[in-house]
Amino acid sequence: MSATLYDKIGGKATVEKVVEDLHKRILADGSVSPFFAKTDLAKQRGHFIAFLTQLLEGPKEYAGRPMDKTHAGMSVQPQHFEAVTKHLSDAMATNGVAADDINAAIARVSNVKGAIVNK
Ligand code: HEM
Repeated sequence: MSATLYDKIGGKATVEKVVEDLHKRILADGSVSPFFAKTDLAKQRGHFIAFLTQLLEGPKEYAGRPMDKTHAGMSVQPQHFEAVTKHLSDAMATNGVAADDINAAIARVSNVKGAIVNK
């Protein structure tokens, strides 16, 4: 059996660092930070980590809300989605994830775009 993307990038330790880095980047970006004004990102961190873990074929432990319900009423536009995706990509690169693995991860994230944008 071949290694999952989750294993390849370094599993839990890497995903935790990536999500922490991602949240810093989101808060530093005025084009997306206002969306998170009422969000306790420290509380959301576990959900983000679990969701990303599952997307990368790690353990299935995500117990948060479905993506369309989570982002309902936010009117997230494609450019916001692209900005967050770019931050995720940069956070992965900063934490030593190889370019091929980043591309594969972003492709998976792009699969949930329809459930997040324009809700
Ligand atoms: C790039 C792909 C994205 C993924 C994989 C993603 C995933 C998630 C997850 C897993 C949660 C936690 C759900 C829960 O608490 O049950 C969440 C919450 C949230 N997301 Fe996203 N998201 C994405 C893009 C975006 C974008 C582009 C925005 C807005 C610019 C956004 C705004 C939010 C906000 C504001 C919350 C917190 C909601 C709350 O406080 O209740 N997300 N997202």
